[in-house]
Amino acid sequence: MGTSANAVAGGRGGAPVPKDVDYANYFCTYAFLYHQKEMLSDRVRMDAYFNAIFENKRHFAGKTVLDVGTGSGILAIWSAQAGARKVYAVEATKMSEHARALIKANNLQDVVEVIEGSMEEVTLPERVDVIISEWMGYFLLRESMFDSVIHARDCWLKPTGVMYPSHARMWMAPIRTGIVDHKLGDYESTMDDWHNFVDETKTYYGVDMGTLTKPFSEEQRKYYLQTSLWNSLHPHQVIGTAGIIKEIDCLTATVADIEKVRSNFSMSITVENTKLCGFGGWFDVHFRGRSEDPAEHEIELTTAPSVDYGTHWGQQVFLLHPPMRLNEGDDLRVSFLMSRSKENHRLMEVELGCEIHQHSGKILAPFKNKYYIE
Ligand SMILES: C[S@@+](CC[C@H](N)C(=O)[O-])C[C@H]1O[C@@H](n2cnc3c(N)ncnc32)[C@H](O)[C@@H]1O
Repeated sequence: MGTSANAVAGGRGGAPVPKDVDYANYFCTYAFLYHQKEMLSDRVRMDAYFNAIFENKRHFAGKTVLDVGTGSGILAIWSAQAGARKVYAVEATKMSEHARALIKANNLQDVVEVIEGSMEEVTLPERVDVIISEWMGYFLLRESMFDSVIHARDCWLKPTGVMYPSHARMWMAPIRTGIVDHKLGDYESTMDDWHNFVDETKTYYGVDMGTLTKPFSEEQRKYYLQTSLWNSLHPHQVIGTAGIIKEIDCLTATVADIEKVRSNFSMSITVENTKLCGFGGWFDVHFRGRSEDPAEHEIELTTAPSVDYGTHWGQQVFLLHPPMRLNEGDDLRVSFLMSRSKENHRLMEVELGCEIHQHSGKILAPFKNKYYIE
């Protein structure tokens, strides 16, 4: 547990990495326009935020808004165009300079104030009516940016204020995918290559490397078999009902609620004679306002498998080695734990246990796998 004065705030689960390391590993990519453009080109994401703001102008007109992690400034610009009286646009990286230029070019410099700095260190002159932020990482919580939004909310949101988005959910479903065989093949050929290397090193250089076979195999297993994969799943690859892992109310959630996500849920196979190759994870967020001050038009942003409406988040795939033959009506009872990596609080580790209750009544031997979201 890092307590160094130079450590980043939040991330109490995994060790907070020093600020300069966090900048090098995490923030620096956001300082590039090409990265911001990738997010700005995600139509599903853009439409959801655009509609959430402009179909709920009442929440913005004449109000004060804080945009946590403004990036290019897009959400701050829309908030101002929707009639906000004042928008504080906080950005940790030098992207703040591009945001400032963009805001001026759109003639909104009298409403939007860009503040370069980390949200945890910034002081605002007043509390705000709305906090808006696009903080979601892969499988919702990778990047741990929601910690910064929680911090902003606790320091700067008025007691009557609203969060945009207001709610978030994590989902998981059983899937089939050909990648499972490729990854096992890649791992096996890497190990074949290693064994040749050990033989040759002994023959030509007189050193036996065999003692490193186990750690090499563990390293490669982690890389090929245990690291979750970004994938754009087709809905046909989902072979059962999806289970909700976690629901988050952005107005009340605490860092303690999200630094460890523990959940038990069930999923049912809905396809006859199929192959369970792993699990797909995704999230959605909702813009509902708050119960005393609800949105006029509730908007949903979903990253579920879709033919036409894929997002840059895609889905996270957790492969199962070896895959299992299952049938319609089989029940998967999952115990799920996601925690932050000990080395870097922005990365995640997942323990996924599963007991399968077959339609016939037979219960298969349970399995428990460890995965890394890197
Ligand atoms: C996912 S991007 C979203 C950018 C922009 N709001 C958008 O929707 O296109 C997140 C941005 O938040 C910034 N950010 C993350 N954590 C922050 C923090 N604690 N303080 C200030 N900015 C932060 C990042 O540098 C990045 O530009």
